[in-house]
Amino acid sequence: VDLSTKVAGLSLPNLLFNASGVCCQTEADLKLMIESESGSLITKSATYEYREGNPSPRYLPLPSGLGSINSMGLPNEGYEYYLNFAKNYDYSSKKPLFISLSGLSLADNVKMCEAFVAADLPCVLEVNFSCPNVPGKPQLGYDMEAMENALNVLAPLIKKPFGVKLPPYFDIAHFDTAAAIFNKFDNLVYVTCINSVGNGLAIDFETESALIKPKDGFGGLGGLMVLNTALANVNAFYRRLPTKQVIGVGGVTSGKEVFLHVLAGASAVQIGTTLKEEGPTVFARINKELTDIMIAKGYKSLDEFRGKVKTL
Ligand SMILES: C=Cc1c(C(=O)O)[nH]c(=O)[nH]c1=O
Repeated sequence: VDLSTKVAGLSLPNLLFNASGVCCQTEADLKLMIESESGSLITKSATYEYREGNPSPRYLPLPSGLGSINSMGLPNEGYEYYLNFAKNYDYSSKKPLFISLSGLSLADNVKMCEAFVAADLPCVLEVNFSCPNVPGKPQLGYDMEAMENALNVLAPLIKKPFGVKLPPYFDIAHFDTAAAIFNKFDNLVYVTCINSVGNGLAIDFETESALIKPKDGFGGLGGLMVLNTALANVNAFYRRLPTKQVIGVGGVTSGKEVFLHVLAGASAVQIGTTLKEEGPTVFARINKELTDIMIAKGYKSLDEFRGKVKTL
């Protein structure tokens, strides 16, 4: 079976890669991604300056085994680190490189995009509108007017095909409004759904304490428990963005959830919590599981079932 796919005009040998933020902050992390069986890789969202991020504990898998909670606080090496990585990347390799940018202001996003545009590299830029963990910084993804204003500035500046990372939406009117905005920008060629489900609270029964330190224990939720919200967001935007693609992320623990993301409309699928907990060998495991599922169901390529979820 053929697990290859195309995103933003680039060919991925298989549809799997890391969720931004996991296994991608340092060159050592990114090297592990390059050496893994992933089909691509994306960097940790970059800010203009280096950031330490929030105090630890700031990430934990949940005792239930159903997911994770994180309030990392955008720790990253600063955008020039990732620009340098992108300048030195081997673009003759079979894995395309995606770069995530999450400026703390539109001005910072402009400065970072200008630097990447000036470098004129084959990597794909992704603007993150959905970091839920920077105290005092509301998510742009939940401010439709601000998101449109940002795209009015960034889309013409980036010029080449680019993507955006979105928070989960929960109201049909929000899918409609957000999609109407995205359809105004021809070079916005894909959306990545979903970022973590913002500001959950994990409490330990024995200690009667929040699990993580930042923000009184409030943090983004990931893992199996967000699968059905992720599938809904993938399918909602797949239906509303006929000329664009959707990258699915959220709840992938096995080939089965990858299959469901593709059925919902995903062109590629990212792994976060399960990659964090299992390590980069997860890509070989899940590629094999998806292959076995496709053989069992008689599918030879992803195109045969992408977006083909049935309704009753
Ligand atoms: C970029 C910051 C993000 C973070 C973070 O660095 O806290 N966590 C997430 O779950 N999603 C994000 O987008």
